[in-house]
Amino acid sequence: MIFLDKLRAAERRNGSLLCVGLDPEPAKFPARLKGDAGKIYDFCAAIVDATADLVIAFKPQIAYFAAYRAEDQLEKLMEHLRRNAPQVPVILDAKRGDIGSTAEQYAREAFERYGADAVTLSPFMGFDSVEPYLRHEGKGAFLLCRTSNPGGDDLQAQRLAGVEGQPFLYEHIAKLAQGPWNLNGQLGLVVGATYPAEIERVRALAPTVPLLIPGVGAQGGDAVATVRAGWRADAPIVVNSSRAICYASGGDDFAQAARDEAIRTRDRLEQAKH
Ligand SMILES: O=c1ccn([C@@H]2O[C@H](COP(=O)(O)O)[C@@H](O)[C@H]2O)c(=O)[nH]1
Repeated sequence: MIFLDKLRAAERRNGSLLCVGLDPEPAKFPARLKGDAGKIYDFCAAIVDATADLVIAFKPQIAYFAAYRAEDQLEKLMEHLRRNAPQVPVILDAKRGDIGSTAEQYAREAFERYGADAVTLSPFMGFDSVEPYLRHEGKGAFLLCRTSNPGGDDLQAQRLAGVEGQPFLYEHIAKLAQGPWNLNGQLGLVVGATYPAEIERVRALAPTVPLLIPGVGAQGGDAVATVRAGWRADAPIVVNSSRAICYASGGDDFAQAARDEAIRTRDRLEQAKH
């Protein structure tokens, strides 16, 4: 099934806009796993099993695997997801961006090695750095647009003097994703929950593309304002929370605590639709 159809089906099936982010840090694991990078797969698989019926998507962040030389555990986790939660799309958060020939290899890494349904990309190097991902049939790509960090302003909130209307850079990216860059209809945008006014603006400029919205939970973004700004019945939003769910408890009950926190977050997001 193509990425957007899988996303819509997961939203309907699980009644959820929540994406659980998988950012494994061995130092934060419960006592019996603590500090052991060999247990990254076990930790993440337990979170997946505890929350798979509550989410629209999962988002493993590749840096947390690569930093611990745990790419083999990420491969195993992706297999686990395909076997145990085949209905839930997986967005590999890799934020890649490079010249076309290198982008082709990054695209193979995301879609062939790991089997992700979608990937996050930096649009900074232009369309030829994005196009190789669009050649992978049915796969999705989310372009960084207005990121959740305060420093996002440094570039994304600069005006483009050479473009008609002198839009902010993030506004220009939103228009490109809605229009000329969206060759396969599977492009989306990353917009931080910490900036609901910008989510609203991006949604106005890109009314039909999916939005991946990190920043609720540990970063303090407002879940209700996020849904009101970005959600439309015909345009999915994927609201990510990583640390607040993965580390809801530092004890042996971490998986149950992750489930409880996921239920609370999912319900807050659902209620905000009405
Ligand atoms: O603008 C962005 C883009 C990506 N992220 C990623 O999302 C999660 C957020 O983790 P929390 O623990 O929920 O804060 C993390 O993997 C980031 O790399 C982002 O935060 N903002």
